[in-house]
Amino acid sequence: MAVLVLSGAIGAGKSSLTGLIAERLGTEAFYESVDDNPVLPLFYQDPSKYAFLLQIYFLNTRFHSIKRALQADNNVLDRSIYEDALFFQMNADMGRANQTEVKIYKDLLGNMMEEIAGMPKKNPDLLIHIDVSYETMLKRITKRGRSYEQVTTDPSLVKYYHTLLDYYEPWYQNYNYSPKMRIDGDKYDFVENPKDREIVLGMIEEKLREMGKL
Ligand SMILES: Nc1ncnc2c1ncn2[C@@H]1O[C@H](COP(=O)(O)OP(=O)(O)O)[C@@H](O)[C@H]1O
Ligand SMILES: Nc1nc2c(ncn2[C@H]2C[C@H](O)[C@@H](COP(=O)(O)O)O2)c(=O)[nH]1
Repeated sequence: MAVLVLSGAIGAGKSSLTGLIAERLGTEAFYESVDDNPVLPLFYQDPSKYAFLLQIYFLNTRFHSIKRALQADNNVLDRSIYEDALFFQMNADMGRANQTEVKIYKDLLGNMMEEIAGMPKKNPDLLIHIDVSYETMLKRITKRGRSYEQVTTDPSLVKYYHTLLDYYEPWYQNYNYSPKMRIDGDKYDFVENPKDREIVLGMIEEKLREMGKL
């Protein structure tokens, strides 16, 4: 079997699809710590003060997860270390990190990636990227209901979410750690519609079969 990593914007459906894949393929699911993340609500209150600290928190947990996931060949991660720099670069570009923080971050990430490159299994087997439009992203963020993520609580998040989506396309194009595939998260309601769920899981299984991993 394989190590799968999911990617996509906030609310794209990564955790939901991770659970469905784990159930279907009998793999272990790795979820990011969100509700027990002590820095996340602070970041949304004061992004400039907490952008660096939050990134170090996520980077550390993502490093831990990918190391564990790559040790066994039957895992699925709802977001991975490969997306970490996307978030920090965006926040740094928005002026939420200073040059020293950017340098420390890049050095630390570089060290961690070297560690991963030295492991017996160096890369995931497949990246599954969920594309969503701004409208879908917002609908799902509203549905999930975390107060600090709501644009009604903080209207400046409208720009933040649009900018995040803009950073994803080049990130996906440049991602080259493994084969990759895209799922249209606007088209397929794999959470509430069983037919759509079958189509999406079928596409993933087909890709794995093509790769000789299923
Ligand atoms: N394809 C989908 N169709 C309908 N609802 C979805 C879909 N994907 C996710 N959701 C809902 O949107 C919210 C966010 O999904 P989640 O899986 O937590 O996203 P992510 O992990 O990418 O942030 C949840 O309430 C989930 O039930
Ligand atoms: N500044 C950063 N924020 C991040 C990062 N990874 C996730 N997040 C935020 C975005 C959401 O509010 C929340 C959970 O993300 P989901 O996509 O799982 O809903 O955490 C990051 O690296 N930097």
